[in-house]
Amino acid sequence: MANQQLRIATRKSPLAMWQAYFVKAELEAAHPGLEVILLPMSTKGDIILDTPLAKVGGKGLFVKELEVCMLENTADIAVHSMKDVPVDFPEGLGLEIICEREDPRDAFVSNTYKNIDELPEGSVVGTSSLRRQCQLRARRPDLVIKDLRGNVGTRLGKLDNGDYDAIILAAAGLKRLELEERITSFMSTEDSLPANGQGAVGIECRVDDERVKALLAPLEHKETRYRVLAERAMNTRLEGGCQVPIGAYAEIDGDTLHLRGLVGSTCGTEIIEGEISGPKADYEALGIQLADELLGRGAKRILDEVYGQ
Ligand SMILES: NCc1[nH]cc(CCC(=O)O)c1CC(=O)O
Repeated sequence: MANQQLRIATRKSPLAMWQAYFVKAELEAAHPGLEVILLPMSTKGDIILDTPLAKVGGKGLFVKELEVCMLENTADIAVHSMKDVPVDFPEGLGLEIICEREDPRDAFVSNTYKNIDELPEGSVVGTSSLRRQCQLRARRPDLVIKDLRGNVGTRLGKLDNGDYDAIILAAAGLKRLELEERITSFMSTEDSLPANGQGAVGIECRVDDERVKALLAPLEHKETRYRVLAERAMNTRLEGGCQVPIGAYAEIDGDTLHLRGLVGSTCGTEIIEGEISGPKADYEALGIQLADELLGRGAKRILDEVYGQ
């Protein structure tokens, strides 16, 4: 058989490039003779960096250009951080593969203080994630939360400049970029419930492309799929755009899946939390059931307020 090629459309950020190179290496190891090519490109989301994400239209901005390439057949796959993948896919595209999850935790990064509890009153903490903001505020109402945008390296630079006393980032991103030594302390998944999909990489492709799907198959990690899809099912049921603080995190123990979820008001004055367990094969139903429970306990009111209904 002639040597095959596979083209990856990717954002140019260091994290996106790392993820694309990771998938390239995995694919080339699984298929000797396969040549994987990276096609780096800028997306709208990369360009509009000075406006809070929730205001410029959300996560879709980071993937549209990549999806157009796949639909026009100038690229075969796109590699995503699962937490950045929108719920809906354009007709003809789908999320084919979820790779093994890495560290799902948030990381506390500071040049002065060891952890959140050590921060003096009124300290300035950087994060643009409403989920992180809400959980921080609930625990430490005195902290001043300041917006923090840009690539991981940019964010660390702003901390080092003295713009913040501490910042919160995903541990997985720092580890991938070999910046693990910058992590001052890990926040447990109890202290900071992660975003759905955090720490997992997913691969999108054309749903009818059997050649590409066969090449991707060895990268699938079943357990991660159950966990991440349970988290996403909860998020989808809540119709959670990125304007509402939502956390979702699933773990698997034998055949049982445990899912925890939270919905908060943006100011952190109110947090509605819940959990559910059941057979892992029912991952989607469990996510929906937990979402419904949270909605019934007040999440609906919070969501309605945010979306003005
Ligand atoms: N929102 C950007 C983003 N998307 C994925 C990661 C980290 C890697 C991951 O969660 O898989 C990050 C950086 C961060 O949140 O600090």
